[in-house]
Amino acid sequence: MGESVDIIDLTEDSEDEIEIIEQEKEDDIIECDSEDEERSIFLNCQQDKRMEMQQNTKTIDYDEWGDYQKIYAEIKKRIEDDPILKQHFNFTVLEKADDRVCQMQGIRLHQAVQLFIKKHETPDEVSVPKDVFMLKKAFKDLRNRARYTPPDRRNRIMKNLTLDPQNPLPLYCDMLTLDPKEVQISETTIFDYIDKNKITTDVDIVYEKLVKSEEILIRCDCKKIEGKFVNCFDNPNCPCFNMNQRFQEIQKISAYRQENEKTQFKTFSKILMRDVDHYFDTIGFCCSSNCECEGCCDNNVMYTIEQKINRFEIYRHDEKGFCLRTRNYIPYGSPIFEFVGEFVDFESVSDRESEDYAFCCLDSDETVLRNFFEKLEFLSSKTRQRFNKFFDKQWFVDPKFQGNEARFVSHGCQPNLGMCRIFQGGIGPQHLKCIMISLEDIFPGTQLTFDYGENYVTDQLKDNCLCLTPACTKNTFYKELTKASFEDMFHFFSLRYYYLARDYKSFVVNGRNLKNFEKVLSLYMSAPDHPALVEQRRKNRQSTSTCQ
Ligand SMILES: C[S@@+](CC[C@H](N)C(=O)[O-])C[C@H]1O[C@@H](n2cnc3c(N)ncnc32)[C@H](O)[C@@H]1O
Repeated sequence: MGESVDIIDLTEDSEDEIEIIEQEKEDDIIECDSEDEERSIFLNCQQDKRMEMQQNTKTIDYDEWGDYQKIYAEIKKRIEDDPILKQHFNFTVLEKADDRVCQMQGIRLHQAVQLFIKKHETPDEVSVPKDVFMLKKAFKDLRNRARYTPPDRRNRIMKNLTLDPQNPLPLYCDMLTLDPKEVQISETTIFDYIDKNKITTDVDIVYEKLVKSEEILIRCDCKKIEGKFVNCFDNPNCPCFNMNQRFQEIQKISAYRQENEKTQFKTFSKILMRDVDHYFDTIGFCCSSNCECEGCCDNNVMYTIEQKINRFEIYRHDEKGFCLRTRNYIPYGSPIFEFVGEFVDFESVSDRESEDYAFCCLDSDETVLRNFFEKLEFLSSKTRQRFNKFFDKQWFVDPKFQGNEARFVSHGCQPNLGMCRIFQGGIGPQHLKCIMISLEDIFPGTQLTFDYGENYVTDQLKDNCLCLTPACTKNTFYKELTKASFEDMFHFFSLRYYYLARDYKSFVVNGRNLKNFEKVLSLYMSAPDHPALVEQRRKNRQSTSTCQ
């Protein structure tokens, strides 16, 4: 029914639009020469950038642990110097992992393992639940892989790719050679750093009209008080908060989580993704610099991203190409960065061959969101109709040529990052932000990974995934893991947290002597005394005695 209304309702204005598109197509043909010219200018610029990067490449002495401590101190100071962050932002490591996070990762791993079993073995062969100690070897190996430890001498291609001293982003190559002249500057590293999506309005006429419409702007007039946080969240008079609430209504309830709570988007509150398949209905709305509160309020989930609290590094050490790792501790549920690029349609993605980089931010079969816009009573019928047409296409954020650090996040079968969508300042395409959230506590040195999608490993990576995460079938211990029960998986993640948190506290926060680091690691391994394990042992003893 919705579709037939769409066809009948084609207004005069839409016909004008079609005419303009036809005219533009003709213009395109005439302007072919200038396009060639543009392309050649672009290629020359790329070449210049590559030369500049090559010339800037230096071999430097590198002190990983010293760097951690320096960065930790800098971030701590930044938080203490900012009255808002100081009051509201919690940077401390928890004594114990949050059970919900371990459960969620346990579910992920268990699902992946079940999939593996389905593909490769008969259930009878693998259904025996085994004690978590069975996994000790696997655990030790996986844990040591969690953090990348670079060599003492590294080739640094760029000291700061962003050119913004508030947001330093170095680029290293730790492959084979230590001769800076021989470092390969791959094409993929030559891009323009931008920290907001680039909106090119001549892509599509409906989209252009939406972008320029005043009806789609949303801002609040909640008054700002210097040095204080404005309470927009839970304020029924704040239009931004109201919009945030409306988006929450379209979230599905998790099939796995008992609490059944929805994901809330409140500044400094943890963003808890509900289950594995959450991307399409986890959308929020937040205040912006255009509001009277200037976005300095508790309804701005972008706040920590805007404050650029976290530090990252781009590095290369294997065939995956360049990857991204965090230089500081990131608590679970934190908004980390926006996935930034050019906002384009599917045709542009295939024209530019950006399939490996572009992320679909609005899908053409998103009925939930389409219906949501259809019901927005403050929009005129023409604007609603435009939204409807806009949703006929698939839209992407393409960071291949212009983007930020998020373009270096690799695929992970057991990712530590998730993605959700936020509208800020309005509900138009230019207001849409794809933000990446930490799915677990991430310790310094850890590579950041995101699940690229169901068929990515088989179709694009041709089963050659190099993520090394627990749920990856390429993992040597994957088969071993198939013998574990869900409880084991859960304990596996709480134990992993326990060790990583202890290392972090000892060596980064307290700055202890690092020479004996490996020794200490093996000591921890041989003396597991985590409460989860004690509990597991107790249960095992109990079940054995009940059987007798
Ligand atoms: C979005 S890019 C990531 C950045 C890229 N590594 C670079 O150097 O620009 C995606 C590409 O990275 C590589 N990649 C990402 N994750 C991978 C994985 N788990 N295993 C193997 N290759 C991976 C693949 O070549 C993929 O096409």
